[in-house]
Amino acid sequence: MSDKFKYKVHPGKVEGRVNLSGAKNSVLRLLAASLLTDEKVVLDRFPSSLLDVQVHNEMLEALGKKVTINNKQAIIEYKQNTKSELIWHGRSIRNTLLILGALTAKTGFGKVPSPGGCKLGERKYDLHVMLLERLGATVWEEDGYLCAKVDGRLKANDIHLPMRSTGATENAIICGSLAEGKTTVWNPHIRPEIIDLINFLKNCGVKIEVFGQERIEITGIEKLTGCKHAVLLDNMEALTWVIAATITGGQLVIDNFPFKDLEVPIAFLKESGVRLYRDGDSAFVAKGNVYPIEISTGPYPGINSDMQPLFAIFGALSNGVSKIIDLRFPGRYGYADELAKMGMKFHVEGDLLVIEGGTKLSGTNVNALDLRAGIALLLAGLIASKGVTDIDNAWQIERGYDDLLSKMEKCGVIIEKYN
Ligand SMILES: CC(=O)N[C@H]1[C@@H](OP(=O)(O)OP(=O)(O)OC[C@H]2O[C@@H](n3ccc(=O)[nH]c3=O)[C@H](O)[C@@H]2O)O[C@H](CO)[C@@H](O)[C@@H]1O
Ligand SMILES: C=C(OP(=O)(O)O)C(=O)O
Repeated sequence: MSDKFKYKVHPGKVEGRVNLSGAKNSVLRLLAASLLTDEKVVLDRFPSSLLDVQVHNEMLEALGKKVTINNKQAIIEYKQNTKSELIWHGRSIRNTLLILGALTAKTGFGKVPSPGGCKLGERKYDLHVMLLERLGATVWEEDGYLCAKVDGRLKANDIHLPMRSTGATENAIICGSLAEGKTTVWNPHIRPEIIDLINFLKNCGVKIEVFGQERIEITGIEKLTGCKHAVLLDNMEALTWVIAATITGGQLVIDNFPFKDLEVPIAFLKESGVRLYRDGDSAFVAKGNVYPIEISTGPYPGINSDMQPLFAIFGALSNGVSKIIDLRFPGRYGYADELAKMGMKFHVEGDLLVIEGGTKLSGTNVNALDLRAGIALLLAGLIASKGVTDIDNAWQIERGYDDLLSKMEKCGVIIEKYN
């Protein structure tokens, strides 16, 4: 099936038991970091069905790696010397910024397609350029490609991030791993996906020390070894299941629930009626309530920008006014226009999204503008009081949700995929 497929969502209750996959926002970083070594990298809990992962695997192959997938394990091996230029005619991903960092660190030169990813308003990459320059590289753009070059190895330096950028923190860590000397990243974004990247690189022999939200120190080495690593469990997926079960009135067990990674979002949801209990490593979502929410997004441990469309569905269902402000990607509310086609009432005041909840949602034809917009529409389709919901551009959802339809089916919900 091409990337042009749609989803037909039938209303239903999400209940039973579900297992989480490896996280998109972690595995992509690990795949980029695998370019730093010629030795074998084995990634367990590999979310192989993700479309962004499939694009990334092809990019690695184009750069000279051999990628073998066995069910939920990926083996990335040396096939030939890593190429420096990623000539690419397909869809790009945000991760090309990290591929650029890894190629420059490993080969002294990198050329990658301009970054893709969700269209969330302005997504600058000036911090990525700044950090490469701080490490001694020259960076330029040519014909839709981003290039960087350094004489010899990157040279360690202090990197001051003016904001807690996820991608810039990750790129600085990746580049610092092969740089000469000790790189210090000030004001980094410390979040579970970044700790996962750090653990991976430590397993490959790099010395990295984390001093809380103040700084990260990376002592570069000349050669990384390979390693075997299990990808971080997807906390976005975990939150999606909690909200799916609650709004549909189902009871759900979520195994290996990342309680620690989701403390703040779960605290907000519990205050708004979610009933979530811990049973060992599993979470049990009981029948709960849905009360209005008021949230703002921000760096970890706060509510991630990616989560806010899920909170919006919660607000849409509750009786009352809910308010969302996205401080990471101001105005990331395109999905609200699509939800309005299903009956949600909202308005935007400056950077604030105001949802007047409690109106009945009806199934109709809607468009997944990006990944999290798409999953919000899917959840809306599950609670639509009449009709089915047809989602155009459903491929956006499969960029980030591994085996979603089969998991939904096991939880009693039918979503058809068609061209
Ligand atoms: C693949 C992945 O993990 N993507 C996540 C990553 O995106 P991403 O790494 O792109 O997001 P950043 O944390 O870097 O962005 C945070 C803010 O910094 C700004 N900025 C960023 C880089 C830069 O060079 N200049 C600049 O001004 C951005 O426009 C944004 O306003 O973190 C975001 C939240 O932090 C999440 O929503 C994305 O899902
Ligand atoms: C915004 C996202 O991803 P990306 O940075 O890959 O576009 C996301 O995962 O919601």
